[in-house]
Amino acid sequence: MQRLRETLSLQGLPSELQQLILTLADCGVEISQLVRGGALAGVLGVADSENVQGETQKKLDIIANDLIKDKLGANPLVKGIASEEETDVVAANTDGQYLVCFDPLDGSSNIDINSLVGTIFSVLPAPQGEVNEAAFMQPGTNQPCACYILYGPATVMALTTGQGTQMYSLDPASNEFVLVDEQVTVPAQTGEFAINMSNQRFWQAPMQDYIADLISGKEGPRGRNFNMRWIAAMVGDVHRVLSRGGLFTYPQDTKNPDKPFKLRLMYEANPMSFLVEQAGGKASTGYERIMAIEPEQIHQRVAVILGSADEVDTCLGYHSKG
Ligand SMILES: O=P(O)(O)OC[C@H]1O[C@](O)(COP(=O)(O)O)[C@@H](O)[C@@H]1O
Ligand SMILES: [Mg+2]
Ligand SMILES: [Mg+2]
Repeated sequence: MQRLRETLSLQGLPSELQQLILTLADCGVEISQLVRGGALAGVLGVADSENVQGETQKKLDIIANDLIKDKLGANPLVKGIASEEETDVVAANTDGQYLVCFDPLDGSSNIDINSLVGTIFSVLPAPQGEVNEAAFMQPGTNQPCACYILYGPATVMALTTGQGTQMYSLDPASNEFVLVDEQVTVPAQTGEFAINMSNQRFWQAPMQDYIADLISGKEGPRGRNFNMRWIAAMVGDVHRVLSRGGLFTYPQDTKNPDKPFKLRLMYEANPMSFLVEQAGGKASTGYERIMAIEPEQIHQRVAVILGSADEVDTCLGYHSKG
């Protein structure tokens, strides 16, 4: 049985990064306990507030955000943070070496139905000088580390430090993460896709055509049947992709003209892309590698197509036509 701290030390990571990852894991352990408590822990339901993106906040969005903010703020290695639930970036410790972007609770609409939710972290190196939005404007390729913690029947953590993707499971007896898969591998081919089908009429032509061909199955141009899954929490859908392959997408749509994309680059798309790529998969907007995007805003949104490499390539083929 190899515990998280042992694996990190075997990977030969800088001790500062090891320390930071243990703090991220610790946040996951505490949020996991709150999620398990459910109604008894008083964490269900909506709060009387909206975040900067105009989304109604759930009580657990705020509780998880405050918990992570406090824990990261208490770690001298953290120079600044950016969160889905914070309007602006927040300065932490002047001498810190890292910036941390996070989605404290991904899949908030699942919390009240006792379904999958998780926390997503992206770590960036802290540049010299002030902590402002500009300091965070680094492409995903700069991430020394990304992880998510999924609060499911078991609490699990997927982690990459650029040496493949590892999966850990939380041991409820010791409250420590234990290594369960030292090299997660996403199969190149798949028969499974994940998309919110209710947005179909709002998609662009390439995605319309791609999905139409998938659902026409054996009789269509793909010559085989595909199955669909949708957890409505990116963290759950990406976990399925890491577990058994698949294609997950949240494409551009015209449902709300002010919001053509749903998922956020800095704390959803980038960390998940890093985890998927390190497991042998691919992650693109349809037109470029997600991790190569030069960000312009902390809350910017992007189209996401990720998962099994061959299937992502097939989908990209529809985008490069004409
Ligand atoms: O409401 P939809 O279209 O199913 O959207 C689900 C998507 O929204 C998200 O829940 C957005 O994340 P938050 O819950 O952190 O706002 C993704 O995890 C998920 O893929
Ligand atoms: Mg989210
Ligand atoms: Mg969230």
